[in-house]
Amino acid sequence: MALFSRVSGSVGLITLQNPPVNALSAAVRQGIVDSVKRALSDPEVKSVVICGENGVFCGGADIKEFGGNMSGPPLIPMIHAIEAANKPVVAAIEGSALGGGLELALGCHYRIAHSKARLGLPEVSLGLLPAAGGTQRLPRLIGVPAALDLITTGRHITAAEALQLGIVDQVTKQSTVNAAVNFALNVAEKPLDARRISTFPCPHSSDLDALFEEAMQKVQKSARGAIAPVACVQAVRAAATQPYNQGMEREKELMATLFTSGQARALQYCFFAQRAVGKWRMPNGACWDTSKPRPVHKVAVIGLGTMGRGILVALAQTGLSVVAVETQEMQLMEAKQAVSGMLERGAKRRGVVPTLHNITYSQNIKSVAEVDLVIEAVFEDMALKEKVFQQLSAVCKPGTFLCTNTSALDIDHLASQTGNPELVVGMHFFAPAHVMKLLEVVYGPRSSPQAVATAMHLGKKMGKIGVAVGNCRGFVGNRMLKPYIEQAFFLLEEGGTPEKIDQALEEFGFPMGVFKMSDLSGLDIGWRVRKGDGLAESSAASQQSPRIRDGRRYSPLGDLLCEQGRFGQKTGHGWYQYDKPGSQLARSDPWLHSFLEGYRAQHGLVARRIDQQEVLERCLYVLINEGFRILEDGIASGPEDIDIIYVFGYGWPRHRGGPMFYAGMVGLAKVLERLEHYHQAHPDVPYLQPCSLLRRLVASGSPPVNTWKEVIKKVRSQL
Ligand SMILES: CCCCCC/C=C/CC(=O)SCCNC(=O)CCNC(=O)[C@H](O)C(C)(C)COP(=O)(O)OP(=O)(O)OC[C@H]1O[C@@H](n2cnc3c(N)ncnc32)[C@H](O)[C@@H]1OP(=O)(O)O
Repeated sequence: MALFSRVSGSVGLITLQNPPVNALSAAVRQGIVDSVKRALSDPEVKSVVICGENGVFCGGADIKEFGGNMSGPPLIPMIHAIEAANKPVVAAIEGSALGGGLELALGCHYRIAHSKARLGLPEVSLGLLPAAGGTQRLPRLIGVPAALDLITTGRHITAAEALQLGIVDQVTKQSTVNAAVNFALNVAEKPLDARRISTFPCPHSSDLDALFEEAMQKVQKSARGAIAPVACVQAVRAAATQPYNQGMEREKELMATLFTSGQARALQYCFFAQRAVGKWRMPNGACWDTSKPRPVHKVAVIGLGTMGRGILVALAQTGLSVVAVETQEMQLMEAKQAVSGMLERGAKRRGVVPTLHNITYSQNIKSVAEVDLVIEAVFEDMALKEKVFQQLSAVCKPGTFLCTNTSALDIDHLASQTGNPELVVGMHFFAPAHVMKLLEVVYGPRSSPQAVATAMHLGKKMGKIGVAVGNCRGFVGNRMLKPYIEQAFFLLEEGGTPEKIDQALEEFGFPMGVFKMSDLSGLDIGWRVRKGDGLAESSAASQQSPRIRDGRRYSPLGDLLCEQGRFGQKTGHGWYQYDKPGSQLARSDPWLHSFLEGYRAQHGLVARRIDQQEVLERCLYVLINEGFRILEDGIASGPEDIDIIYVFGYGWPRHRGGPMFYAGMVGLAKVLERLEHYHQAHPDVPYLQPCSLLRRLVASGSPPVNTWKEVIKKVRSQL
């Protein structure tokens, strides 16, 4: 809806009313159309102000409407009518003016923004383009390079930047509506011809072809198969090269393709999934709206290796007071220097003062006695972590939450080392911890809802997307990664190469394939785990066949590389070779290829041609299958949790929505059929055996992903 009123005698005030972000639903559009008509036909009204209720101008089109039949007045004629009005219309921008919200403002003759407002055209992140004239008006207003930047990245900008670019006419720190009304009174009689952006010529640079060529190359490189950024460039090109009306036609044509695309559906699903994971629920029914976090003022980080340093930086940037403990003097000195550098660089980038003074460094664990929450980030070794938790339990004040940054270890076991297991949760950060957005908050059977709520709240403060998950080996992300990596090893045995397998995964949209990722994180990490599990025995010591463990197929390839000291990037050799230890550019390694040939010959394996489809089906469907098992086990409360973990922590291409959404797009019946096929061919690989939840979903007609929770509830209630 939109409310019309007359203020200051002659200003028609139109207030958008659709909490929480005044999205342009059908009712809001109807309200705007009616109010504009009323303002223009009322002789007492000399000028108009459009604002939003509750300090938010407008969060854009109502994304929830995209899935169904769109009704109500369309946006484009509505905005044209505003621009064509013979009375000045001023947008009063508070909070956000995003997407269709900014396009509405661009249709107004003037824009006044509050200093704290954020503006942007984020449609690209929803798989769309600004199709209510945004791609045609913005370049005419601020020039092609700046418009390309905003439209292809979708980034939100501050009011100050909007003023500098010429998007807004004035920025105020006072009441934006009052400022806009005063402004509207002043411009009431002014001519409007020079204020209609659609009539502006598009400012031209000397070499348009080169400019667009460069822009296209840039988006194609970063988009990894996403189609919206490419369409955005094409639409802006139309603004630069064609008259406004033709440009609008091109915008409409490009939008029509995007609007019904699977990518747009996937990205819009991600938008809502990202918000859904904040509404966490534990199997015992405790959830986000009944469990309140406890205030946290002082935090400690224990262990200042790579992960600890990243966590420390992310914490210090929140403004919290942090005690950083590292018992090794040398490591402490190095960490101090590294953390200061990271904080200074981060502050410079964000144009703020570095928060170095928030941190107190210590070598003594007793200095955490007064903190409200501890994040332990020592080496991934259970015995070491046990000892730290015993010490923490003894030195911390009563009620201190004890969190462990582990990627796989048993949270409940660590909790059992303390006097108050209900205060213990896992906080699984992803490297680099000050950059990566994902945080798995892991609750054990004894973790209290308040501990989960507090860790989730702290994560949010640190700028993370927290996903609450249950306690099992590898939690959600790494548990699903295991069968994925295993399949990649098997594909190598059967004739694949790291290059071909990585290429298939990168063409699918991952930033790097499984072998490059493995080289980056270090082959020795998995080797240590496999040794701990008694899997990576050298064949001489082993009683069993080198390719079988407990009756299951096993590939010792990763172990054999580690035995050669090939740990990946850090040693200069892994699945690829690197110019020197620490280099990042992976090059094909002839040694590896002859090693694979020798290995196959030794084990009587005949190499066959493996195509891209098989790589994707085997690696991705097996990972998805484990995702279904995780849902069945109640480790994740819904498919959204898994998808957000994969998109934000494991490089799953966002325009494919995450593994569980992708399974729905492919068709659950097809995923099931291919898993059955591969399991038949490899009966000694249990991960390929389709999970019963997948079978149940297929049997119940493959319902859409947003209804799976209901099916899962039924399945679980029958167990
Ligand atoms: C052929 C068709 C032609 C159509 C032509 C017109 C096309 C226009 C394209 C668009 O305008 S697409 C939309 C562009 N806008 C956005 O992408 C903005 C999305 N929203 C945000 O970025 C944020 O929500 C915010 C506005 C910055 C506010 O952030 P905040 O952290 O304060 O709140 P949230 O938790 O994110 O959101 C609160 C609540 O509101 C829901 N919501 C937000 N924006 C929209 C929206 N545009 N449509 C529908 N719903 C929206 C969000 O889902 C949350 O809901 P919940 O139920 O409370 O979780």
